[in-house]
Amino acid sequence: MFRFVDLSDAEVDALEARYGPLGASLRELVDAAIRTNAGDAEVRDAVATIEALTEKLRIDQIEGASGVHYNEAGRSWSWGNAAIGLRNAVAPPMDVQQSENGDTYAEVHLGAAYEGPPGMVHGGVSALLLDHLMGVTASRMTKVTFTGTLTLKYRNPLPLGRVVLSGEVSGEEGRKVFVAARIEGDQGIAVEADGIFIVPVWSE
Ligand SMILES: CCCCCCCCCC(=O)SCCNC(=O)CCNC(=O)[C@H](O)C(C)(C)COP(=O)(O)OP(=O)(O)OC[C@H]1O[C@@H](n2cnc3c(N)ncnc32)[C@H](O)[C@@H]1OP(=O)(O)O
Repeated sequence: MFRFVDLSDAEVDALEARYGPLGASLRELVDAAIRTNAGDAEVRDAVATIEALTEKLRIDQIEGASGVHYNEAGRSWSWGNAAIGLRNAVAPPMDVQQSENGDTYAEVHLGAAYEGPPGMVHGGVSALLLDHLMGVTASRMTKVTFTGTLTLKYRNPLPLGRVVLSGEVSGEEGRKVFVAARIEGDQGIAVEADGIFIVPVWSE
């Protein structure tokens, strides 16, 4: 499930430089599609153009999903990931920072594509981003952890726009890692999360 790839960091950088702008353009396209008031002819023309582009990208495709890769230097990348995937237009993408003590932090701009209640972030999107950040927190990027239980308290609506996530390990017990996290917007904490992450037996 985690695939070793014989690529240097410089080669991975080059691939990111190739495909990163594609993901960024697609995010712009998603936003434009949601917010456009263009008329019949323009939209028909846009659909034809997008279909032509899709065909162009289908020329050479991998089997199945993108997967999680790592190289000899210990760098790991998952370009299709729903929360952080550089090449995935569905992902904001979130960039999780980890401090030396293992605490995590991310700042994300959530636009029209992440709406649930009017003008507010969809609760499932908050859950997605928290789950990922908490998974990174639990793993400390040194071990494999899976979400076992995620408990969310939606305390306040979260307006679309800039949001901040933070998390830390709150305890460990055998193969269980407990993580606390939260997501806040300009009006303070919107969602609080507690998670139990499990180190699978096969990874020990
Ligand atoms: C490095 C890159 C970092 C990337 C971060 C990515 C973040 C993304 C996070 C995800 O989305 S992960 C995907 C969603 N989660 C899953 O798909 C997990 C599916 N479930 C499983 O694979 C297994 O059920 C699991 C690995 C979680 C546990 O299976 P085990 O067979 O290892 O558990 P086992 O029954 O041996 O129990 C071990 C301990 O964990 C406890 N446990 C097991 N399942 C639990 C659960 N679901 N919730 C809470 N605790 C749980 C269990 O009670 C026990 O506690 P004790 O040691 O105290 O007895």
